[in-house]
Amino acid sequence: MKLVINDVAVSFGHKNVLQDLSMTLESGGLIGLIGPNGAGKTTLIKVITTLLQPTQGTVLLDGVDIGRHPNVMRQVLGYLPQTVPYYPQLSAKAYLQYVAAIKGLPSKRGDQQIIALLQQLGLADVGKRKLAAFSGGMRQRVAIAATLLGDPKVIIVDEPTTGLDPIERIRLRNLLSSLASDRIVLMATHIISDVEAVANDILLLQAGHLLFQGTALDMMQAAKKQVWEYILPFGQQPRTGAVVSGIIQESDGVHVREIASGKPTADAVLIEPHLEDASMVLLDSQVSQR
Ligand SMILES: Nc1ncnc2c1ncn2[C@@H]1O[C@H](COP(=O)(O)OP(=O)(O)OP(=O)(O)O)[C@@H](O)[C@H]1O
Repeated sequence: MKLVINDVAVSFGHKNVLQDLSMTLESGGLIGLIGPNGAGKTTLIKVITTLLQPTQGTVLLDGVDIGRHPNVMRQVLGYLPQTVPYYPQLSAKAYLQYVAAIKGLPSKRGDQQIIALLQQLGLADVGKRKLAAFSGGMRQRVAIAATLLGDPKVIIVDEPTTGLDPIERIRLRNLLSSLASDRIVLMATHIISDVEAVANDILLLQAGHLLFQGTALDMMQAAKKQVWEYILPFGQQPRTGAVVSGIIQESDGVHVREIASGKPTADAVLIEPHLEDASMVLLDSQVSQR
């Protein structure tokens, strides 16, 4: 499957929220969508999920314009929004049966899928319990099961790991990654380590523009020779304006990880960038001006 985004723009009044966005998204590996608050991630997702018509441009799913034919997308879509509906009086199973019916799944097939998904998401023992008794993480897993019902070929998840503990988070990102082998799976997140662990293709948005598309390796390559480490005496802070991606108190002093295009202190040494450093390098235009 292939999703082609062609010169998409979205404006609300005079505010340009997305501008000149062009990209191709394909099945075969998880796509990670990252960017600071307000970058336009959710707006882009709304355009792809046909909840919002772009002000300009087109989105083609396997060659079909989904602006003109939204059902072509809707029939194959599993979408987990940032805020999910919550029905405390329903059991997890009853809620999933309700979603299955809305998705038009025959009840036998729906029930088979519900059993498999409850199992896959570690909810098999609590399927009959009311959602009111669920923790936030358990509720999120039910929402993920609802998203995956009907075996959608395009899966779009907006901040899916919110509220999940580290083990649940890893399980979910692995599940999404395995689903991506023959589906388009797009995951918007603020958690860079999730993207680093499972995304083949990373989209970095800033202020409505696509700043970068490529692999984690490509992104880290872009940050080479811009990440430094140095040690400060205890109690001393990095200088004002320094772009610092990490500070660790060690026995010999304060180890500072700083993004800079030139050597920030006399004893600073270049170190290998992590993906988080790389996103800071790409996002922080101040670095190139220093
Ligand atoms: N309906 C709307 N009317 C006006 N402005 C909007 C509307 N929806 C979004 N925006 C603005 O568009 C910009 C992008 O918002 P969006 O929610 O897409 O960003 P985001 O990258 O998903 O942010 P976050 O990481 O905080 O969820 C923000 O400045 C937001 O205030």
